[in-house]
Formats: sequence, structure tokens, C-alpha cells
Amino acid sequence: MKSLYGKTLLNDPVQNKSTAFTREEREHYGLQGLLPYGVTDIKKQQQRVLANLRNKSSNIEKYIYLNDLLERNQQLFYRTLVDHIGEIMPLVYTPTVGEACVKLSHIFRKPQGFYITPEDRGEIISRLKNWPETDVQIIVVTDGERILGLGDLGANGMGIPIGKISLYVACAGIYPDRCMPVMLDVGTGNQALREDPLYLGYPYPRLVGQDYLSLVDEFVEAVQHRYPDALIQFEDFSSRNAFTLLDRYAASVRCFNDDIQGTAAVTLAGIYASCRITHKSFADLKIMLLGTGSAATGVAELLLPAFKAAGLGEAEAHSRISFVDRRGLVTAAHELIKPRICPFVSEREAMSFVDAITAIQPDVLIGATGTAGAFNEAVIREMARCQERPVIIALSNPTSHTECTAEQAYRWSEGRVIFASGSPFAPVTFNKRTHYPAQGNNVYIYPGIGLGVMASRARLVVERMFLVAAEELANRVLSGEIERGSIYPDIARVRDISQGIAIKVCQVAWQDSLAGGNLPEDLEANVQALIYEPGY
Ligand SMILES: NC(=O)C1=CN([C@@H]2O[C@H](COP(=O)(O)OP(=O)(O)OC[C@H]3O[C@@H](n4cnc5c(N)ncnc54)[C@H](OP(=O)(O)O)[C@@H]3O)[C@@H](O)[C@H]2O)C=CC1
Ligand SMILES: CC(=O)C(=O)O
Ligand SMILES: [Mg+2]
Repeated sequence: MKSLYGKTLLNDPVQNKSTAFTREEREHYGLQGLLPYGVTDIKKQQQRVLANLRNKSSNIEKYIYLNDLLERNQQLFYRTLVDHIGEIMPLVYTPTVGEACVKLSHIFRKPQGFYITPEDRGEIISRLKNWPETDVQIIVVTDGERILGLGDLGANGMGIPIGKISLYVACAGIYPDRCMPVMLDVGTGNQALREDPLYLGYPYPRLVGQDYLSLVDEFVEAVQHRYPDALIQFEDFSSRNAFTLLDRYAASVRCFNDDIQGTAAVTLAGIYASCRITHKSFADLKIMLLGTGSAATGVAELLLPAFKAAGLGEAEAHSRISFVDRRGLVTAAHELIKPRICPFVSEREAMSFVDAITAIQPDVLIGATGTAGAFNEAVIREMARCQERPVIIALSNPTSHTECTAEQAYRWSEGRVIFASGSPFAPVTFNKRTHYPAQGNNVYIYPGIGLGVMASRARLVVERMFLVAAEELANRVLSGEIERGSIYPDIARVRDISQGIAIKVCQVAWQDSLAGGNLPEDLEANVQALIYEPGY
């Protein structure tokens, strides 16, 4: 690391320790006079951060404060995030990051991440050289078209890769300088944004078709040239582009789509864990999905190999999965069924969502719609009539777009539901009993996948990595958590869990001949050696 002195050192977020510089360091680095007398350690600095944070009157103020801290003192930011992940994750990630994205051009302070626009066409390789880091291993890229359940937020969607990267660091221990958030700012279909005088993105309609694909191709090629070890994580693309890009690159480029594959794995893990509460066999389950977009389709496509591994044949596995869209149960009577949904079309007659629950009696109901209220009282009551312990996973983010609230799910099921949601809900007391909703979010999966790919230098990211990640996550739910009805582990243990997932990913990479060389026998030590522990 470059030796910095005086004000330059204090202004460098990576090396700055602020009041934690010792007397000797203050003398050595020319800091005397530039800091108050008191020398405090990182624990005391954290106390100050937490007190200031808790004093802020709104979540968006807290987001801005934390972002400023990241830009001022990276070690302190990450130490505080790691030590208080349960409290701080909702402020740097869903739900607050949703509000931050909506307002990003208005609350903009300091540029973060890397922006590419159509004006960079033909020059992306040379533009990437402007990024100061030479050993980037993880790239999270979005084009801002489907930001959580909030729709097209254009370049304001940069908040998502930034949030995802901070959780790569906190939840898997990847070194911050190895991570890069990227915005492919190809315009926006959001006219209100384009007309907002403070909007900072490329203020034109979105690139589409070949113009769009060729720009993404150029980006992917440029990454492989400049950062040959990097894993590309596609995030919050519209469903159409998400699948097109995954189909285009997955067989030849080290990449995955978090909304399709990461979400599928976290959902499968929750379903596995729910069997420990209901005492049902996974192979016997019937699963219903509301929504036919990236997340729901990804879940169905990962359930298939999971069912097959549990002993079901192809046709039987398909028959356990049903889709519901705005028109009701997806049957052959529907017009314009998306190609990936076709294999799951029900042979039953057309019927409404609630009637489909009555007819099929699903054990598990999953929502991936981005639509608040999609699980209404009739839906939840019917699930609770059909099942003693219905499992309901309302994946949609942020909280304002979740299919139902935790309180609604417990109330309408008379406290019998096993509930998880994409954004966190506080415990709910109903009929004098406290229920503990879990958070079903791909944050339990993608950091471990990225760490495992890094540790194994896997050439490709394959389906089996998500299957083993789901199994590992499900196995990490403690019996005490199962007893209180939680299907995901306490987020405080996510760092350890990500390392467990990474080891399993290394094993798959090795078994499938994808590893970039020989892997040491001690995979745990191999993964451990990569871990960043924030501090001075
Ligand atoms: N918890 C987690 O880890 C994750 C959560 N998510 C969340 O899941 C949600 C969906 O994401 P994604 O699949 O990528 O988005 P998509 O836009 O790809 O899909 C949304 C789907 O929901 C359908 N839909 C919307 N409203 C309704 C409704 N009232 N009834 C039936 N179907 C409806 C849409 O149908 P139509 O085409 O007709 O509009 C579309 O098929 C988002 O809110 C996102 O934040 C996503 C990834 C991870
Ligand atoms: C969590 C996530 O990736 C999403 O809501 O899109
Ligand atoms: Mg996402």
C-alpha cells in the first residue's frame, strides 16, 4: 500500500484510522495538530458511530450517514457492519436501499462504482483502466431496469450493486478492493426520471435489441480481458434480459444471475428447513409459485433437480410445481405462456389463485411478484385451511412491495404459518404468542457462491453449486431456530455460513473439473486464507 501522510492520509478511506492513530503514528505520519488529543480504539469509534446512527430520525438519513462513513473510514464501516449485521443490513440493503435508489440522484454525495453508457461503446476496455484496482475478482452489474420490486430506476439502480458489494465484504469476507459495483447505464424507460433535472443517468430511452446486447457483450469481453479472474454477478435486470444474458454467457463466462439462481437456492434452503418443522418429506411436497418472472422461474428450475435428487422422476417432479399468474393457475388455456413456464403448465382447467390453492393444496406458497397485497386474506386463509402448518415465502422487496406482511400472515393463519420474507420483519405477537419471521433473501447465498468461486478459481458457475449451497444453508438452521418456526438462520451467523457454502462450491468445482488448478486438501484453510477481517 502506498505510504500517505498528513491530510492525504486522513482523506484516504482505506488507510484512515482517524482518532485511532496512536501518538507514534501521529508523529510518524505528520498528523499532529490534525486530530483531537484523544486516542480511541475501533470499539470506541464504533460506539460513536452507533450512537450517531441511532440518533438519525429516518432510515434514508441512516443510509446517507453509513455511506459517508464508508467513504471516510472503510475499516470502521465494515467492522461496524460485521459486528452489527442484524441492525445495519436493513439500512445498507433491503428495504432502505430501495428508497435510496429511488432518490439516488437527489442524495448523491460522492461517485461510487463504475458507470458505462452507450457513449463508451468501443472504448470499454480503456475505460475499465480508470478503475484503480488491478485484482478485481467480484463484479456486481445491473442495468437498473428491475430494481427490487420498484421497476426501472435507470442509473439510480447503482445503489443495488453498491449494497450487494458491501454485503460481499461483510457476509463473506471478500476484500473490498477485489469487488467492483458496475452500472450499465443504457438509458431508462422511466420518463419521470429522464425529465428530472437532477437525474444523473443517461437521460434517453433504453437501448434495446442488438444495440443493447452488443454493449453487454463488449462489457463482458472487456472484463475478461482486464480482470480475467473476475466473477460477474448479474443483478436486477428485467426478466427478459436476465434470461437472455444468462443463456448467452453461462456456458462460457464465469457468471451467474443472482435473482434467478441465488434466489432459487435461498428459497430451496427455506423449503428444506421447513420440512424439519412440518415433519414432511421434501419428496412429498407440492409447491405453488405466484409470479412468472426471474425469481419464480429460477426457483422452479432449481426445484426440478432437487426433486429428482429426492427420487422423483421427471414428470412427477414437474407435477409438484404449479405457477399462478395474474389470470390464475397457469394452464394450457392461457395465451402467450413464456417458454420457460411451458414445462410447468398445469393440466387442470383454468381457475383463480384461491381456487387453485383449494384444488392443489400446496404445502408451500412462494411469492415473487413485487406486488404488495398479492397474498391477500383469502389466499392465506385458504392456505391455512388446507395445511396445518402452511409454508409461505413472500420474496418480494422492499418491504412496501412484499406480498403480505408478517403480521397479516400470522393473523390470517391463526398463528400457524411458517413465514419468511425477502425483507426483514420484526417478531409478531399474536394470541399472546411471539412468532419469529425469517428473512428469505439471496444474501444467504451469493456471498458464499462468490467466495467459493474465488477459492476454487472455478471457470464456470453451475447449477449444482446452488443445490449444495441450499443444502448447506438449510443444515445451518439451528434446532432452536427450527423450534421457534424460523426456516433461515440468524443473519449474525452469515459470515460463517458463507464460508461453509464456499467450501461446498469448491468441492463441486473440483468434482466437475471446473477448478482453476489443484485445490489443497484442506479446503477450509484455503477459504479462510481469503477472508478479510476489518480493523486496523
Ligand atoms: N428475496 C430475495 O432474495 C429476492 C427477491 N426478489 C424480489 O422478487 C420480486 C420479483 O422479482 P423478479 O422475479 O426478478 O421480477 P420480474 O419482473 O421478473 O417478475 C415479476 C413477476 O410477477 C408477476 N406479477 C406481478 N404482480 C402480480 C400479481 N398481482 N399477481 C400475479 N403475478 C404478478 C409479473 O407478471 P406480469 O409480467 O404480468 O407483470 C411477473 O411475472 C421483486 O420484488 C424482487 O425484489 C427477487 C430476487 C431475490
Ligand atoms: C434481493 C434481491 O436480489 C432482489 O430483491 O432483487
Ligand atoms: Mg436482485
